[in-house]
Amino acid sequence: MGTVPSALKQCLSHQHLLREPLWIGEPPAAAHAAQEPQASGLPEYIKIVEVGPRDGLQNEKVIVPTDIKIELINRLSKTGLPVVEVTSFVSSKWVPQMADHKEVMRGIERHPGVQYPVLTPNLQGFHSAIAAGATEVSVFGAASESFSKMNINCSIEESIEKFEEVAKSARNMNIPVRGYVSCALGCPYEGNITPAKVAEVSKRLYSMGCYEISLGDTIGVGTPGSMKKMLEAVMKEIPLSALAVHCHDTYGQALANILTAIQVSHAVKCQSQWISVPRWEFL
Ligand SMILES: CC(C)(COP(=O)([O-])OP(=O)([O-])OC[C@H]1O[C@@H](n2cnc3c(N)ncnc32)[C@H](O)[C@@H]1OP(=O)([O-])[O-])[C@@H](O)C(=O)NCCC(=O)NCCSC(=O)C[C@@](C)(O)CC(=O)[O-]
Repeated sequence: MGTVPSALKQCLSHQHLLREPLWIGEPPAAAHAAQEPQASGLPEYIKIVEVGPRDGLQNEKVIVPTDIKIELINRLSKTGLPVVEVTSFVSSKWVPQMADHKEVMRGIERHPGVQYPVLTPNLQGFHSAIAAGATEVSVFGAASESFSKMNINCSIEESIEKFEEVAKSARNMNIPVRGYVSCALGCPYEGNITPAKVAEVSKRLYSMGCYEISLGDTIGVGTPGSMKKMLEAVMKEIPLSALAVHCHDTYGQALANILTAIQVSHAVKCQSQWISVPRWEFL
């Protein structure tokens, strides 16, 4: 748990998680009524999408050598993780840390049962990724206009057009597409982002064929309260089985926010009897 404050570590200790239904506010009525194992307020299985080789290393000041990246991905592949996000096919002028995407794709060992998605912001990135051997891609949008412009140099509307092109080509090639929505709990330029905007962008990504929507707390400003409100809005538009959260730990809130997301989604699942498995990322 690295730099997580000790109070939070204690709150999230294994025993505590198993014994205590740690509710933020009132749980839905069905959660009260549910029997074991649902009574813990937690699902039996959580899918973890490991994003360190991409989201972690893209922010390193020193560029990590390609062979070290490959070794990291190979080791992660052996841990039982179902998904390891490998790299991104973006401009090396913008993100020099990911400039070795082709070499990394070529160098990694692919383990059966592990998916290796890569980020592709547009058709150019998609074609390069496929040529390098990618079998799953992710498009990455934002719920904030300013962040979209700063990150991928286009408006939300323009980004959706680019993602639709990617999704169409991917569909023709049977390549699964995942969708990110950055700034789901706040933007470095605009501050608060409304849950309605997050839900709107999520719905557009889902409608174009993204099989999973990952809601990013890009700058880690979310709280359990804002996570709950945002998820409630998004869950009105997208099936729970297609939702993931991606929580940065900038202010030490990632684990608390993930726990909230798990509880909220699990309660909804118990209520609706959906057979679904939420996904959670932690960075
Ligand atoms: C999106 C672009 C590429 C648009 O870049 P652009 O400059 O607007 O693109 P353009 O279409 O005007 O083309 C200009 C140049 O970029 C090239 N280009 C065009 N597309 C590509 C491509 N796919 N790969 C490589 N090169 C590309 C293109 O070939 C051309 O090259 P030039 O002729 O000038 O030599 C650029 O803005 C970019 O690379 N941005 C970086 C985005 C990025 O990687 N951000 C970090 C990841 S997102 C994130 O971290 C959030 C997330 C996912 O983790 C979730 C969360 O935390 O919330």
